[in-house]
Amino acid sequence: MDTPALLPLALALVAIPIAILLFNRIRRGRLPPGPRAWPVVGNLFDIHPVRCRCFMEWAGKYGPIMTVWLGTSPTVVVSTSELAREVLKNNDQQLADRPRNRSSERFSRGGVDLIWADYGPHYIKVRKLCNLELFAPRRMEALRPIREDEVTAMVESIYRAITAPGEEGKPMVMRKHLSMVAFNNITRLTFGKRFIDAAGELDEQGSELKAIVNNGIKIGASLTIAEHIRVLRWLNPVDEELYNAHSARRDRFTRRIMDEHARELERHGAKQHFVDALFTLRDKYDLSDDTVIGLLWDMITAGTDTTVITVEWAMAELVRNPRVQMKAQEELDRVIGHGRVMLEADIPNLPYLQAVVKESFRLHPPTPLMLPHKASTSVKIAGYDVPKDASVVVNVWAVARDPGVWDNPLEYRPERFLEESIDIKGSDYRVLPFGAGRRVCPGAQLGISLVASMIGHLLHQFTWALPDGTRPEDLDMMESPGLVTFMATPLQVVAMPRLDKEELFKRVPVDMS
Ligand code: HEM
Repeated sequence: MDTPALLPLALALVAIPIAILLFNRIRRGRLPPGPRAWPVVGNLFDIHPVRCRCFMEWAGKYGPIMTVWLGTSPTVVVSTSELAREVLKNNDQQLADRPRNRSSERFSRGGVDLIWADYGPHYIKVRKLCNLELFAPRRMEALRPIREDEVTAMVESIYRAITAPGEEGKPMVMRKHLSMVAFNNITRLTFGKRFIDAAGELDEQGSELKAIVNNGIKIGASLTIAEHIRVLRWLNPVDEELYNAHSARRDRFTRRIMDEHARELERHGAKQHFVDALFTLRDKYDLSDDTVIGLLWDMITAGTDTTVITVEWAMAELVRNPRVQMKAQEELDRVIGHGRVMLEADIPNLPYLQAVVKESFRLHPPTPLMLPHKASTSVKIAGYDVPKDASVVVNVWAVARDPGVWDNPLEYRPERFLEESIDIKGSDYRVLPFGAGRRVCPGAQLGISLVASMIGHLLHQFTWALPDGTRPEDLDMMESPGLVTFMATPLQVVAMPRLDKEELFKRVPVDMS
């Protein structure tokens, strides 16, 4: 080919990408400001792994609404209560879709569950099912004995650990005891089964469940940078076989449990567990098998770590702040005494404990950036354009530490919730651990009850202290990276029994399966 013939081709090669760039820029409108983005990778390599902290720092530089480029896709991050209201109330419906990566797309079978569903007729249907049926107050009350059983089992396992020969006065790792409550509670609520026996051993089905959860985490974590850069995806196809095998294994496990329940149901009628509820309601709500399985697994995913994380952070604050610990214990002693253990029915009579719970959720929301939302259409927020398909994130961690709306925000002071009545379930935009609006966490009340019961039992039955030689300021209060933020260093504490009678440290089992 001669040079004049090549010229139009060369011009086209330069002009087309420029035209696409210009077209995209015009289509996106006036985006919020943000850190300078590199071509293709955007800000991916500038983001500190603990994103809530990084985004709060950037908000100080670029403002309370900013654009962060995760590869080639814009994410709009808001960091004040005023803007949280704009996102979760004033523009709620337009910003209620979910961005799905290739992994969540496959795990949720294109969003036919609840967590990953876009806002639309399917979402409205399953959300109604959750609000009116699964999380209805009467069902939550009927399942209360399970929660109380598991919290007493936690107390027993701690008591055993700290009174074992040679263990008195030694530090113990808090998380494993908390994880056991959360795991047993959620599997009994969801699948109607306790997979761990009294000695703490997992049965065969329980081991399979854990293996499926861990495999899901492993597959999810194996995604590469290509997830964020559209043009790279075809170079880096997902391993469909891996996903198919995982889904088939998950389906097999769930179907087996559903079959067991179906047989029991014929003999004894439906129980309160979600698996029975979904079985009974599937025709009324026209639910596919994929949706039933997706919903059951959504509960396992969303309802386990969130509780563990909150209680671990709360206990860290309580050992750092002995004044608060003692004040909560005085209240527990006054209301309950030393002759019995706490019950959920005591919670309304324990305002300081409730304030401790709220203050812990404020400073340490376990999902500090909530779950990401996605714009189904372009909207304007604070004069900026949020383009269709952009991800939208509320940094609820930063909102709850904003000195503009909180006095001494970094101080752990539950009294602030007694001085003013402040809701934490989504109606007060200063503290949003469960989100707000259409997509607010449907398990919020359940989560609060379980967390309050766990912290209440821990404080009523034990005194907590830092290991000898550890000063409050030595405690590592950094979050681990990820969608949910565990303490980066698992909390180690020393526990001493407070009640005299040994039988008060025994599990009170309830057979509800
Ligand atoms: C203890 C603490 C918990 C916290 C802090 C928490 C927090 C959250 C947050 C921030 C969201 C996202 C809201 C949004 O996208 O705007 C969410 C969603 C969700 N949570 Fe929770 N959660 C907790 C416990 C639970 C429990 C115990 C369950 C179930 C058993 C549960 C089930 C769900 C589900 C299914 C969704 C998805 C809702 C949707 O997309 O419409 N959560 N949660």
